[in-house]
Amino acid sequence: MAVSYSILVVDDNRSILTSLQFLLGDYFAHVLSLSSPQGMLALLEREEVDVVLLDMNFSAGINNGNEGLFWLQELKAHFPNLPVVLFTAYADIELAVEGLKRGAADFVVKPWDNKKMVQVLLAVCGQNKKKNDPECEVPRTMYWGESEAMRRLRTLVERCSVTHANVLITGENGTGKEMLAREIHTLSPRHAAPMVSVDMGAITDTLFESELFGHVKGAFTDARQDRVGRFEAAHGGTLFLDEIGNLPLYLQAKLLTAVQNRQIVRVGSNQPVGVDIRLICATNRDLQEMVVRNEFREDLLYRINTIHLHLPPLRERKEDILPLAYRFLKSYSQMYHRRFDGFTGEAEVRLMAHPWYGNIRELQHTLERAVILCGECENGKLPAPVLHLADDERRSGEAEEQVRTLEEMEMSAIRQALEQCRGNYSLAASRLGISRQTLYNKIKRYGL
Ligand SMILES: Nc1ncnc2c1ncn2[C@@H]1O[C@H](COP(=O)(O)OP(=O)(O)OP(=O)(O)O)[C@@H](O)[C@H]1O
Repeated sequence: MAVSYSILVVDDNRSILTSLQFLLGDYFAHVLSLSSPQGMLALLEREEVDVVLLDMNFSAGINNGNEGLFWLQELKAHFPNLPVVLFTAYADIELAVEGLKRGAADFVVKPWDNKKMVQVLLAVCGQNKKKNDPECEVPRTMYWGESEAMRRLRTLVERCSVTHANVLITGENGTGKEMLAREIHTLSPRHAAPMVSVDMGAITDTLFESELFGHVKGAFTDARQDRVGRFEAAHGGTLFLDEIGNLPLYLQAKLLTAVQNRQIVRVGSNQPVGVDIRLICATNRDLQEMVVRNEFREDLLYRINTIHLHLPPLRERKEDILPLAYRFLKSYSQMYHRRFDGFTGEAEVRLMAHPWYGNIRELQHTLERAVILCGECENGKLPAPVLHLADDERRSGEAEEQVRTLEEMEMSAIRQALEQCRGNYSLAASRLGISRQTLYNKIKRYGL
């Protein structure tokens, strides 16, 4: 099924142009091609094009990519909003980085993988459209769903949002903890002030105090001027501390003092500053169990969990899978100019049967990938095979013995471990031979 995007391919190899005409014709409404960049600017003045796939080498014998960089610069000077994907046979990371620095949207290396190339080109078009058209976004509004657990949660949220009580949100990765925190902030009397988010798992121990409490000029070598910390930045609004369970024990004491006294002291100063914040914390870990193991301070836990909200995993609210899948299908179809209005019966069955250990995030990524990669389909219904659920990948990997990239193998190993350990991160990490934090970072990076 072709989308309504247009692409211009510029490459001096005519057989490459011919094969790309065939391949891209299934995905783009118009595929224009040029065997030399000379006429490129004039053609772009005449034709509406959404992305250019630009070879890096044109003159026979010269293959240092300089011509590609020259033409990239020309394109950016004349059409600054037109995304350019570089196409090179010389897999040179330095050249790729140089091209990206000069404004290329992405890079495809020859010999190319058909699926990956299509994915890159359509994603670049979609992102560009999103950037230039604020209406075109995956909805950021929370879908509450029909399950009993979510109904109860909603009632609790409506009651506690209007207060200033501290809230602790628990739930597996990808269940929507950050989205729920934003919902609470929006419903609260503080909604006109900012909600400031801090990923406690990503803050280094040395930067903890300066990030959270700020610093004054000269407090340490790099402190060239006064800097406001996240507590002060959230004054009047909400401070959202994500991954609170990852905060080392010795820093928990500093956080507790600030939360208890509702005041902070900037690094290098001795002047306390009062802060008016509503605190929302989130974690996928069992803090009560961490208290028992002396890994989390009990007094801090009781400070932050005045109200405790738990988001159930998607596999425990199966009635929400299809409505969520339809929402994502609709928004990604709009974003990538596809005409899907539903799923085939088999696809629905597969969506319902999958365990979704990566929860709503996994569902969302699965549908984005499927919408991008699906070619022809019956009556606008997305078919089951393009869903690429974890078990399919393993089966097709075994059957076809394809060569895969290290990243793909890593992703598939992580999925497999999570499946076998039924979503237990600690167990999966120990089976994979990596720390829980490393596993967590990889899950986030790959959107699993
Ligand atoms: N109820 C929902 N309705 C619609 N989209 C949702 C919902 N919950 C989550 N999402 C989407 O799923 C993705 C993951 O959500 P979010 O980042 O809030 O999860 P999380 O639990 O905070 O994840 P993590 O533990 O990995 O930080 C986001 O893209 C979000 O927009």
